[in-house]
Amino acid sequence: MGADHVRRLARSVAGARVVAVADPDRARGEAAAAGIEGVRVHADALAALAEHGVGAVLVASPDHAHEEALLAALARGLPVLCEKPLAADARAALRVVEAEARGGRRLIQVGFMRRYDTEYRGLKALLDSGSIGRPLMLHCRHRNVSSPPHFTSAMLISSSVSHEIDAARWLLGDEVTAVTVLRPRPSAAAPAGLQDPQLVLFETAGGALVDVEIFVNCGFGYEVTCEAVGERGSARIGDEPAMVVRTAGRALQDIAQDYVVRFADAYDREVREWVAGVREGRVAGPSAWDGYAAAAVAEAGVRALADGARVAVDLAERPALYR
Ligand SMILES: NC(=O)C1=CN([C@@H]2O[C@H](COP(=O)(O)OP(=O)(O)OC[C@H]3O[C@@H](n4cnc5c(N)ncnc54)[C@H](O)[C@@H]3O)[C@@H](O)[C@H]2O)C=CC1
Ligand SMILES: O=C1[C@@H](O)[C@H](O)[C@@H](O)[C@H](O)[C@H]1O
Repeated sequence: MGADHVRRLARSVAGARVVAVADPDRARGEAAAAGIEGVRVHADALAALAEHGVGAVLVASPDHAHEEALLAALARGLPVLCEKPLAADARAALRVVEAEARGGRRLIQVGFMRRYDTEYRGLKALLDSGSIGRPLMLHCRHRNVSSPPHFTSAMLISSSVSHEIDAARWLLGDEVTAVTVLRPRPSAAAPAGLQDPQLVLFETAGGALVDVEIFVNCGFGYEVTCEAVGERGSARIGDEPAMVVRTAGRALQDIAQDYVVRFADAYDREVREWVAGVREGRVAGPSAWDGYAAAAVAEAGVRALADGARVAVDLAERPALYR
């Protein structure tokens, strides 16, 4: 993801210049920076932050490394676009929120890129218009071809479903208050011990229900769909992104194989809008509070997965900065 963003910042976003790249795996850092003039490659993220000319930071390290980079960027007053999840767990995410709130201004945007996807934006506008009535339910599917080797059963929720948590809060304008997780028999295609797929159910403060099928070793494609059911209609996105070819008695359609393809436009728009905002001295988009709220819901989900019970979400008080 980091290499994709470096390429995006260097090649397709106006108003940004990549001056430093950090990766403890030097070969990966060098590969990400290859062909970009004037970039210095570091093994240490904090050394990259201290590099002369750094005016903003994009964090795409593994989840557990986000907190340290975020706190260092906040200490330097640097705006940050941080890949989701904001931090590895809710407590770490809350520490980041508290540090930003102490500084008294928003510097962090979280990389929940679905808010920048044309279809998701269309669905949000439709729901806000009230034309299908009050939303009652969201039915979501989130399928990956395969999971990376380090993926755990908890990460299906904390990493993958974190997108649906944010999308549901944003689309419905409502907080998730409780989570239940059902466990179908694991797919034989999933690595041994991985609970994949899972069926995750959210209840919201306003009384809506959200169900999410998360299946990260489905083998056949990257699929993200969402159907909103309102009092007077329904709307569904994510089904038909590609051309349909009819030939020899068949209808054929490519299925994207990963998020880099499916959400390419959304990542571009996300980074473009972030850079434009930073140049004007403002940070918008999903906030550190949104990142914390998603982490708190995910934490309840991980407990629900372990206990097989419905778990209430424990949300801290929202600091004034995010009201
Ligand atoms: N918005 C989205 O759709 C997606 C977001 N992500 C998020 O992006 C982040 C990175 O994920 P991937 O690229 O899939 O992981 P990855 O494992 O492919 O790459 C992570 C890179 O970070 C490096 N790294 C490790 N510790 C570091 C540190 N302290 N500072 C700087 N670099 C460090 C590693 O050497 C590796 O090159 C994760 O937080 C993940 O959740 C990942 C995929 C899609
Ligand atoms: O954020 C992402 C990954 O980290 C996660 O592992 C995938 O399941 C998601 O589809 C992708 O968007």
